[in-house]
Amino acid sequence: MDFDRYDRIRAVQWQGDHLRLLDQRLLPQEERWIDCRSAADVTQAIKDLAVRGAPAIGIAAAWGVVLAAKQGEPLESALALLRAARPTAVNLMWALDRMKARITAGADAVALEREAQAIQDEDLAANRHMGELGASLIAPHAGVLTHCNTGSLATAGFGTALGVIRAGVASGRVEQVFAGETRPWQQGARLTMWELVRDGIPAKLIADSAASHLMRSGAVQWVIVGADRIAANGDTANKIGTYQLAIAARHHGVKFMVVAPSSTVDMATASGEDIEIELREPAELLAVAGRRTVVEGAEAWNPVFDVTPADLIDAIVTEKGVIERPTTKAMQALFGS
Ligand SMILES: CSC[C@@H](O)[C@@H](O)C(=O)COP(=O)(O)O
Repeated sequence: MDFDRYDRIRAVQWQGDHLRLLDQRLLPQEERWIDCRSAADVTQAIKDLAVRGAPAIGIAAAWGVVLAAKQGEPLESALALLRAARPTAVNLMWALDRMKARITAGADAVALEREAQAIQDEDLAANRHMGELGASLIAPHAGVLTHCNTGSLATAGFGTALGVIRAGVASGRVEQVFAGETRPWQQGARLTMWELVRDGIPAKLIADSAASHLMRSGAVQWVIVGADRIAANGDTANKIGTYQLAIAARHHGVKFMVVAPSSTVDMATASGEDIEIELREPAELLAVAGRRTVVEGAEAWNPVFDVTPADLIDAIVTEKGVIERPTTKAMQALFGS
């Protein structure tokens, strides 16, 4: 596949002595970059969603460890600080464990820099491979619905679910893309539509609440999403709203695909019951674009992920292979226990 046909957005860029992040809170209105010079800067950028998406969070955190090493900061406290930035995406813990193993083995700042670069490069390669694996499951001329943003912005490049969509468009299997807005942060409206329009991919935004109506119309054959953590039995945590899409998909005979690198698989977590779901500030729901829209005194509940049970998932696509109708046994066969 000709990967160069697609936008080469690189939202996480190592500059040799600092980390540049494309501020995802401001897109698509403004393309502003943030310079991180310490592990604390990177931690803040992850907490504030300036950098977001499970793989991108892990990559940024690895560079945060490199910054700490270069500045002679205590590495144990840098690891702890970064680890606590967000709870649900296991790629964060996975990347930090990988950096920690190198530290324990006596790696210096140069060796840590090489490790962070390897984490970033491997993610891009995984995404390209998953794109082809996932697209091969889709029959020609399909319509697909995606949720949140899983593209170049959320990864080292190309994307997970959006990578499958890109590969599907390139191979003529995907004809029309629908993207849900993804309230309250609007990752679908602000970020996925930005990526799709830049690529010239036929895409229509829908309100999150239009998904079942869309499925009933027959316009989509697949729902394709990413993941923040996949438990050992295949239960999958992803952006809030994913679970209701999976229920609606099964009801309407629409297939449901999860696309994620093996760094998102957490075989130490038996099922979705054990995944911590991040709760964010009610204020994120009570305002739109910084402007209060709900009466003063109103309360809100703002979980930002949910868990889709494995039995609602038709395929989990990773760079190691595809699991159809996931079970613990099939997961163990591919990822070990
Ligand atoms: C390739 S990104 C996969 C997931 O991380 C994505 O679907 C998602 O839920 C992102 O949530 P976010 O809160 O924007 O970090």
